[in-house]
Amino acid sequence: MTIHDFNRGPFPARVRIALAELGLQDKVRFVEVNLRTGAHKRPEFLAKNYSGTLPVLELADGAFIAECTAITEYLDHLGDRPRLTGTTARERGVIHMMNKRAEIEFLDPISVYFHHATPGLGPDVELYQNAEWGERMRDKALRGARYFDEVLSQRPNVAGETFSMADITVVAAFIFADIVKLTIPSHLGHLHAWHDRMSARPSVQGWRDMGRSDR
Ligand SMILES: N[C@@H](CCC(=O)N[C@@H](CS(=O)(=O)O)C(=O)NCC(=O)O)C(=O)O
Repeated sequence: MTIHDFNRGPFPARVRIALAELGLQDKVRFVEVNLRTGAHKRPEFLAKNYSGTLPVLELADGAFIAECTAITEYLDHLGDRPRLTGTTARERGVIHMMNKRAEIEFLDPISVYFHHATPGLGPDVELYQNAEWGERMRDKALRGARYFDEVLSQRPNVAGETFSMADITVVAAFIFADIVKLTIPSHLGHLHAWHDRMSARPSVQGWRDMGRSDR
């Protein structure tokens, strides 16, 4: 399998962390796509992913799977038993809901803030920006952080008792928050305690070095 990605990106981090959690990191090779030159918006890349985003998983038969959630679902079902997306109908439903909520309420708003209220990927890529909209999304992300702090005051992981794809998505929100220097308020103690636990996982510690030949 080939993964077209950007080795510092928060969304690629979601798939890299999933690969490590599933022990699949040696089954893939990475192809770096330089977002800062706009390579992901050119026809040859759009043919891989209409949405022009990373990561994209390329299968041996030439098929392309984009969208981090879809890629994680695919990877999680390569083994004998899913470990990140749930095994029972109830687990799968709750994990899907909390993963989507992590995108809608936390990770995606930070991404919009990055693209609209900061220089983002630079003028060659950010062809339209609306700083007010970006700031509103920043505020939405901070509301999302408060929500997940409340969730994590009631249970050890984002979607319940065990680690799942939904935890990885909230970890990616922290990665993006760090990139844009968005401070997650220190009084959100349950969220920060959870993040400290996540940060101790080898998959979270090692995602940046995955696929590097010099390591
Ligand atoms: N919904 C997509 C979003 C992916 C996404 O936004 N990826 C970023 C990569 S990174 O910023 O996380 O490195 C991207 O392609 N951004 C390029 C752009 O938005 O122009 C997913 O879940 O895969």
